[in-house]
Amino acid sequence: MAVADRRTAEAGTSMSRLMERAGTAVADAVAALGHGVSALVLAGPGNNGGDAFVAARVLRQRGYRVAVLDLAGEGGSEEAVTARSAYRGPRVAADDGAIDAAVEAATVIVDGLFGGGLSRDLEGAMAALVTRVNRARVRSRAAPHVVAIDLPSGIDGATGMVRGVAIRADRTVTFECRKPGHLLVPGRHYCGKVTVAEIGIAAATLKGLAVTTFANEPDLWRAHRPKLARGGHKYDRGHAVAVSGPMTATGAARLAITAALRTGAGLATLLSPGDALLVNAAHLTTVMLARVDDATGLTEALTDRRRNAVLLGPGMPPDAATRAMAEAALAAPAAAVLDAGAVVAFAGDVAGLKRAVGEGAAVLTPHAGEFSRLFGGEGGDKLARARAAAAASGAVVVFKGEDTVIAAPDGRAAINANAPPFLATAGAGDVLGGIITGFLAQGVPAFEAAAMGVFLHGLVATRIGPGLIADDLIDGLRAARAAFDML
Ligand SMILES: NC(=O)C1=CN([C@@H]2O[C@H](COP(=O)(O)OP(=O)(O)OC[C@H]3O[C@@H](n4cnc5c(N)ncnc54)[C@H](O)[C@@H]3O)[C@@H](O)[C@H]2O)[C@@H](O)CC1
Ligand SMILES: Nc1ncnc2c1ncn2[C@@H]1O[C@H](COP(=O)(O)OP(=O)(O)O)[C@@H](O)[C@H]1O
Ligand SMILES: [K+]
Repeated sequence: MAVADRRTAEAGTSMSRLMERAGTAVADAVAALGHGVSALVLAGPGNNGGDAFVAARVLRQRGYRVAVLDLAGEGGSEEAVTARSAYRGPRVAADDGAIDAAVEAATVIVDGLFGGGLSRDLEGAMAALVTRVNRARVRSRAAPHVVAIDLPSGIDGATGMVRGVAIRADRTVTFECRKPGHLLVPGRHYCGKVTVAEIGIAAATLKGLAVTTFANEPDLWRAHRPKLARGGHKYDRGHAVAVSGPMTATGAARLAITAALRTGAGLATLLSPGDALLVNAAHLTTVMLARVDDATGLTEALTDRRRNAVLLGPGMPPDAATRAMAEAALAAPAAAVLDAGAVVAFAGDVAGLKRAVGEGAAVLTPHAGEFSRLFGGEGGDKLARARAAAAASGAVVVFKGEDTVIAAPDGRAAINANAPPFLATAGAGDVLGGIITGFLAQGVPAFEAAAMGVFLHGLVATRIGPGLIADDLIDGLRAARAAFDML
């Protein structure tokens, strides 16, 4: 954003004008709330504090009773200093008693302590203030509404992580576009409702920035959605295959392959080990069945070039035989999706996985546990971890969870935010693997197939509602797929 600001300034819109618009947008948002007229504005040392002073001035002009707690200290940018001196209303003394009284009296608290410039953990008086505001927000009677400027103070805009302690906002007003910290958890949970205000940074300026981080929304992949040609043949829509687990673990791959078919693949085949053929046969109707027992069998099955997308891992043990089959899938011309056991089978050997992926289209779909087992590490910056994993493996990595990150080896990454909490249910991940395989079968490139698959998965779940089980996702896909085509 700093680069965008600079380019905008070079193009004639000054930083002070951007600050004026940003602060006014915050005042507009506060006024639209109708949550009383007594505002306590917290102003920090940087431009976030500058925005806060503009908001304070504008709110006062609009008849609000405003008090500013000025924690700017010495210094700050020229624009922030100007905004500060243009505000001539009441200030709150920076002592505990005065702050408590001001928090008590406020119907709205505007948080302009820190935004995109947060560079270390909140400590001391600053951390104590944040804790005070958070406590006031949950008091039962006349709790103030908290509006954060750009980001709730204490949330790291690049990672969504809490730096020590962070403001819990009811609403966050950010500028031009959402940042990763609005989408990644826990940051997302601290923002409340996020609104994006345009403050005059031209779209052309933003476009010229070679942005590589995106919200996972239709704009990112709309143009890649499969289109049905009139008079088309089922083979035009691809032939998805999935590999079944052994006799006692067949359900996962059946869920997945059925999801691939519902996602629009023209044909679907389940490749099953001999011991599980009967149990699979008893459950399948539209999906075809063929016997494959090992890597050699899979290589042979994938010599049929019409089988253009293959999923393996659900229900499979993370052992050497699974790894050999995964290598066979990656070596074949088909696009490959590795999930569950097929991901973990490469634990400790990411370099070997990268060699196996080569130049092929491959997608890995680990949840946090599988991710750690393959790539190492635990917790921390999810976006950076997913990006590093994609670069290290040469595959598109779908790092699952509430804030699934889809990362490509070329550096692009998308953060998904439409998955409801009740999607965390047994088999949901298998269905996701199948959906992505279905899009790959229809010729969608790997990154877009993964991103649109994750979005469709969240969309289906949201439409079904609480109580869903993975089987419902399969049924729900039919109607949701139609809605997805209209996005
Ligand atoms: N295009 C945009 O997005 C625009 C952004 N503006 C505002 O500018 C903000 C970014 O401004 P800045 O870069 O000045 O950054 P901030 O205002 O977020 O804060 C930076 C200042 O805080 C200090 N600081 C950082 N972490 C600290 C900590 N833990 N404890 C104590 N001090 C700490 C830094 O040393 C620096 O002085 C945005 O969040 C937004 O509110 C607007 O003014 C205009 C346009
Ligand atoms: N808290 C959550 N909110 C929303 N979606 C979630 C949450 N936790 C997990 N998910 C999603 O649910 C699915 C679970 O997949 P996975 O962990 O592989 O389970 P399984 O192996 O049982 O299918 C993934 O798509 C994941 O992104
Ligand atoms: K803030």
